[in-house]
Amino acid sequence: MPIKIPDSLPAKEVLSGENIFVMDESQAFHQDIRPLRIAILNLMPTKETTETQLLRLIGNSPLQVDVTLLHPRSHISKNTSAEHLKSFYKTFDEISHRRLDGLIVTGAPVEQMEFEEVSYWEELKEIFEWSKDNVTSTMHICWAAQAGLYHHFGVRKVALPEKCFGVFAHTINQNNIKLLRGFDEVFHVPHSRHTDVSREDIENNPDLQILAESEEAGMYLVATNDGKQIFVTGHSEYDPLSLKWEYDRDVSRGMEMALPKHYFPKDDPERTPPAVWRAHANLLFSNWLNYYVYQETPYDIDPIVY
Ligand SMILES: CC(=O)SCCNC(=O)CCNC(=O)[C@H](O)C(C)(C)COP(=O)(O)OP(=O)(O)OC[C@H]1O[C@@H](n2cnc3c(N)ncnc32)[C@H](O)[C@@H]1OP(=O)(O)O
Ligand SMILES: N[C@@H](CCO)C(=O)O
Repeated sequence: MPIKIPDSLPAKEVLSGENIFVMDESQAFHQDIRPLRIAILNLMPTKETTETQLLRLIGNSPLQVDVTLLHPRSHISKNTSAEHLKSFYKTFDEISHRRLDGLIVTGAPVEQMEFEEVSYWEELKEIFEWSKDNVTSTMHICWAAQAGLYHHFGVRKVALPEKCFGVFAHTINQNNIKLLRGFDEVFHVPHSRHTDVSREDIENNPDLQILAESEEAGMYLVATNDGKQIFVTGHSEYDPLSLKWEYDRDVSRGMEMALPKHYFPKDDPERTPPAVWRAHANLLFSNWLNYYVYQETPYDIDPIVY
């Protein structure tokens, strides 16, 4: 949350120069507060796990958040029960008449398919188009980041020679970016993917900025200049044992799997990995909610119906 101080206090200039959010009295006087309307489009097969992970991060904020869970109506889920979806989820057509303050689109284990082979691709394209005019800011995670960059900007997806799998050190590329406020100079994030996005396509697009990256894992945070679209290539929301679960799953299927990098103590899969990305994950989500959603969204969000 911003600190509210008198307009003329000298500290205001110092803190503003350090990328600390300072709101002067005149701005604060005009701020109205209402719960934020956030939807999570959950494309993961393991929906209950992902719900919990994302709600944990969204919940760590002083803002009231009204959450709607969405699943694609054009895909019949094998791994999440119809009963769970019926009880807790809606589909896009049920909510598209109302605007959203924020939308989160999750990853999905479909990165090795062409986008057009994904059963809900047409529906997702419709949601992406709708989001441009009806959502204040959209956060795309992992495969959704690849899908969003491809749909909105024609950024190509690129196969990696080996799975990017582990917990990697990252650094920030630019100062004075609101999404990066309070970040350490080096922070850690899990990645788990077989594909990447084309750096060349992103660098050649004047609407996109690479905000943070990793020497080993590549680009991590990409955003449009106006902050309306955020693309996150890693999984800050993952639980401490998510990578272990994926590793054990693949080994038990007889796959030749390299250990997740920088994860198990002394690279011993019998030892418990420590979560070293939790503080970063909380900061990423609270910065997004505060600066890209709450501070930007209009108080009267719904279109006026005549
Ligand atoms: C790159 C990223 O975004 S990483 C995020 C993705 N990571 C994860 O999902 C990790 C957890 N998932 C998993 O471990 C596995 O997907 C499992 C264990 C749940 C299931 O794997 P499998 O048994 O090999 O495959 P299964 O045939 O059940 O299909 C897996 C999922 O792939 C997706 N999928 C497969 N084919 C398609 C398709 N043509 N169109 C859309 N989705 C598809 C679906 O999400 C499907 O699950 P769902 O129907 O419950 O939504
Ligand atoms: N995180 C994913 C990668 C596949 O999309 C998994 O290992 O299940």
